[in-house]
Amino acid sequence: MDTGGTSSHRSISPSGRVLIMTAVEAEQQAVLRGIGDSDIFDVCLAGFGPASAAARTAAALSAGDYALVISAGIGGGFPGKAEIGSIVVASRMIAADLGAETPDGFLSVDELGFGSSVIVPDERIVQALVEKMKSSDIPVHSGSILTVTTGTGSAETTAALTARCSDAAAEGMEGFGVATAAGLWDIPVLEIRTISNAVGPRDRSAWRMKEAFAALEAAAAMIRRLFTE
Ligand SMILES: O=C(O)c1cccc(C(=O)CC[C@H]2O[C@@H](n3cnc4c(=O)[nH]cnc43)[C@H](O)[C@@H]2O)c1
Repeated sequence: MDTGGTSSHRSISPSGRVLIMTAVEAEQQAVLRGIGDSDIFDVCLAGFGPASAAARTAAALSAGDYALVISAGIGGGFPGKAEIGSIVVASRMIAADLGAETPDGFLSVDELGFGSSVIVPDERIVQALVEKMKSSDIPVHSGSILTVTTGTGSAETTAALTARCSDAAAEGMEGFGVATAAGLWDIPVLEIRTISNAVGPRDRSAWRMKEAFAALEAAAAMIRRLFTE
């Protein structure tokens, strides 16, 4: 993939296909509505959580020739960082609860010496996408997107995550799995979350699916424009 310049990034070569992974069908349908009839995108189901996402992304990458992989879906927004209905583009994708608990606190996979919990998407592509999205009337933010294996549902866990990662803007459950598979193929990866709920004490009645899916459709349309116009 030619990553091109920063402001006028139009960088997928004609043969460069883009794989978009969503957890569930409702997200897949929103993305498909946004990308329309463009034929450079495949939108596949990752399933729920990072293990399924890694396995299914690896299977898709085995079957096709891709220049870019995108983990896309709805997510929780950290209060003060990403409001409901907004878009977050990951500057870092972090496996936030992969590690070990000790009497003195959490040890990350990095601290344990078993690898890295952080995958950094190509900054030029992130910036190009953020700039493109700023042209819409949907608020867009860039920051760390945390991948968790248990959706956060308490003030205590929210505080622990923000202490561990001060620039956390959103959380989801698949991004790090998708990125791990993309890394095995040495393919660039992005993560985009549109915010359905605030990270914090779980209140399912406060989730705003309609707004999040509308934002996801709009985000997918802007992804299409960035890579095809
Ligand atoms: O209940 C529904 O109507 C419904 C419809 C479509 C999707 C869902 C999901 O729950 C999607 C799960 C998916 O969303 C991500 N997500 C959303 N909010 C959070 C969160 O606060 N913390 C972590 N993950 C979140 C996650 O990636 C799930 O895979 C429901």
